Amino acid sequence: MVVTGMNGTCYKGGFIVRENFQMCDVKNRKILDMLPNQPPQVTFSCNRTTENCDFQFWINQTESFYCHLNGCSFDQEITDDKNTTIYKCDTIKCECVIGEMLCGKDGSIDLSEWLVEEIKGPADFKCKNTNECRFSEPAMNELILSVFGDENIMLDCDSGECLHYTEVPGFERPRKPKNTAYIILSVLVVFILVAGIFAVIHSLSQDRRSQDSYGEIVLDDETAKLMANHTPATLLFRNVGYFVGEKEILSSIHGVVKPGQVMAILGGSGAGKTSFLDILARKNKAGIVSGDIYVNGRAVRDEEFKSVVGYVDQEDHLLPTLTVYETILYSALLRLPAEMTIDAKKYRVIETMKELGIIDIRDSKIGDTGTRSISGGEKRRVSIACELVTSPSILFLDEPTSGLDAYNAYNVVESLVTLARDYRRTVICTIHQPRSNIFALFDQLLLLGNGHMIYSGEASRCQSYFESIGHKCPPGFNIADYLVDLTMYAARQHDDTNENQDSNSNGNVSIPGARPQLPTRNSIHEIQDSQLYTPRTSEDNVGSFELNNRRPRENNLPRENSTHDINMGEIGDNMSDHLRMLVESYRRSPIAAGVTSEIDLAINSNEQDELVLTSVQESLILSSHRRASWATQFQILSDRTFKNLYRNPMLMLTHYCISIFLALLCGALFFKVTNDIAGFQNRMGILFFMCALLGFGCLSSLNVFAAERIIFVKERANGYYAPITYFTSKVLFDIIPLRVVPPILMSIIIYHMVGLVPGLSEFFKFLLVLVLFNLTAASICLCIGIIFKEVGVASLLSSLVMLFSMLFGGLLLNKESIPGYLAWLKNLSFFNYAFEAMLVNEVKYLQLTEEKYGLQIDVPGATILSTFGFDASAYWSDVTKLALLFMSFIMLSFACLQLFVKELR
Ligand SMILES: Nc1ncnc2c1ncn2[C@@H]1O[C@H](COP(=O)(O)OP(=O)(O)OP(=O)(O)O)[C@@H](O)[C@H]1O
Repeated sequence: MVVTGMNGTCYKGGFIVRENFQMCDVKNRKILDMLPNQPPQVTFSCNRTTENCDFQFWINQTESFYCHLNGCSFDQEITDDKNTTIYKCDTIKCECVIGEMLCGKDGSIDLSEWLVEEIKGPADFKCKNTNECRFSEPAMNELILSVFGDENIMLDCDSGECLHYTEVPGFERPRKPKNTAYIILSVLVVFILVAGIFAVIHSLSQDRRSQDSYGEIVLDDETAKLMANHTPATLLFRNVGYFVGEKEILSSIHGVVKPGQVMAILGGSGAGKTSFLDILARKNKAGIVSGDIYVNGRAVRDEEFKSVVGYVDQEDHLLPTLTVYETILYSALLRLPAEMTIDAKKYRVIETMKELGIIDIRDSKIGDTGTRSISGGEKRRVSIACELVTSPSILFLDEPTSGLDAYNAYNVVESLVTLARDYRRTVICTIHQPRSNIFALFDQLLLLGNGHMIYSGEASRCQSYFESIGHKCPPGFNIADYLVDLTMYAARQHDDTNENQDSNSNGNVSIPGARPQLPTRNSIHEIQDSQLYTPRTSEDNVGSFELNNRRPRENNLPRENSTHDINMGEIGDNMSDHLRMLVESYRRSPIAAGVTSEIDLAINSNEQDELVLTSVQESLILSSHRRASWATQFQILSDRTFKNLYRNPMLMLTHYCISIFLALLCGALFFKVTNDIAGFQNRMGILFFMCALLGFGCLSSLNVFAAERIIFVKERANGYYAPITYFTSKVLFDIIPLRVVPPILMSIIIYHMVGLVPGLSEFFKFLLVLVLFNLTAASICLCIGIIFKEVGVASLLSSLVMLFSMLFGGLLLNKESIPGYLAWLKNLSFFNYAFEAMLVNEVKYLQLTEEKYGLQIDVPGATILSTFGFDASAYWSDVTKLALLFMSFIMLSFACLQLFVKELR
């Protein structure tokens, strides 16, 4: 018998398989006449294993006699129009049921003795077309013939045997459909798909130049409007200080820069130029900033301030795959007023390129380390152009001329000066030892020495000022070089003093009787420095470089300045006497007094104005234009990301090639899986391997963001776009080509080669799971890549996440056998959901047959699934969980990007 629900069926074909039963009505007419209203019936059952049959004769549903037949054989003859079954038994033994009809009931005939003594066999039970049967036994036939005129007992039977449907005689196991055509078709589809993708990419990369033709545009009006339409900004700062931990980086810096002016921040390496520029530009600093910064005499909110300034970093962070023109154009498209037409923006880009002398390299790619690209100086100019193109009210530049030759350095500074003077912009830049012709272009100078302000005021007055305090620039010297060297020398005195003190305390120098040391190259240098940078009166011969070892004179501070003493904070102890002297001299100078009173005046006059300002006017202190909407930002960034992707096709190509190659390899290895236990193992193997392959392939997601992290941070800080638009474009253009296409390619090839369950809906359900799985794995890697800046840490963590997820996937560890207190871990495994869903889709309705010792054991796929701890009804719930995981990690990635990936300098 077959257990209920296990595909049992009632076989009525009449031929015995194991044990069958027949229920027959007797048809002999005379017998029926003799027994009116008492229908005679026969039951006949046989057992193939024991080769026995039982014959029972019933009248009016009461058993009259029964026979037991032994040594039976069973046969079947099938012709075109007949199906005959013949059961033949060697012996038969019958007995009456005493007191029943035919056995003496109510004086009726009694066959008891005759049955026992005469009925010996052989007997046979023969049926034609299932129900036309007859039972024959020689003695019984003789009796029937003599009494009723028939040759034997004629019967009309219904037979039945409970079997598994596969045991029904004539059942043939369905053959797996031949799918060679599908295999060829699927491989062809994949190749056409990939060729199509690359053809599109190739054509896109070919026609960019013609689309971006820019020679003809003349839209002066709009550009002129852009340049004119802004509020000129005077930047005032006082008492600006900066501490990192205990270390004082900047101390009490003051100054004023007006619209139309260029301020140069000068100083030696480590003097604090970049730190100060960052503070002025309101960058997020790691340390503690103090002091006041005003725009037009008013304190302005950060957001308002940042919307009207531009900042050019010391290092260039540009997308290597874009051309010079595209890089500047994207900056313009994202940051120029939304009202401006695209053509006007392009025109502005070209103008800027011409100003900076990079028009000739407009079609060159920015390039990366190791690939031939534009030079470092050209990159510098592209970075400047990205900011200059937006023509901000205040422009900050950190070392804009580093890496440039003298000619180009001059051009760059000249274009900054033009921007400032002609369009009333405020420009502030740090600079390393500018040539004298460049120095002459600056309006304001801020000289820093070891974080202290040595000079802040008009650049043209600095030479006479330093002369007045005994530091006359020797004839023929570049004043900028002289001043920087002076600050370095003054700052070094402090270190030397400390060192000497240290060495004296160690007893290394003043050893009595030791030979005096010969002057070395260093000592010659020191003597020269002391001659050049030691304060002296005007009568001293500052121009001659004799090696006469003169000691610094400290008593020649400009006494006349003392009347201008102003409070600019405490001067720290941590500086040399020389540096202290320079700082003190400046503080007492009329220049410093002028700067301070200018600041005070601006602030005070604004305090007066504030009383009459309405809130509407207040927001117009700095007019900033409306920038590109989120939708436009998304469009521009998508275009840029897509360009970046197809210009650097290696990653995409590798993903596609690996997918196709491995799909073909797996297809060959698992070619046409069988419907047995080994086939089940192979199904599990291929599904699990595909998950593992795609899962680990997603580790490349880590690099997708890591490579651009610094660019994103800088662009975000410079207000190029909202993080949401960057994130969305990045996710879309990374995810569709790299995370959706490869599993589709793999599936198309593998599905038919391996011979997974046929059917269009099954194929699409399989594809859905695989794509969702890949998206989930990629989103997890993206999230880790965003949280952890170090690629090594991120890739280690991602690999561990993959491995642990695999462990709970259901193949390596039986889910039922996980200890209860750890069972929740499987709920975190995205491998678990994907693997279960794919397996359920594949084997839920599959009948597996295992042939052992000549026996065919049928195992339903659902049974094996439950043995492995899978839930055969979990397909859609698994798909939902995968989708939820994907969405959750995408949202978490964005939250982390928004909260943590910020500039902190
Ligand atoms: N976050 C920080 N943590 C510790 N020290 C810092 C930090 N930022 C700046 N400094 C220190 O402050 C000093 C000034 O640095 P800064 O980069 O501003 O100098 P710089 O004048 O721009 O130098 P360079 O011309 O070489 O770029 C340096 O000694 C630097 O080490």
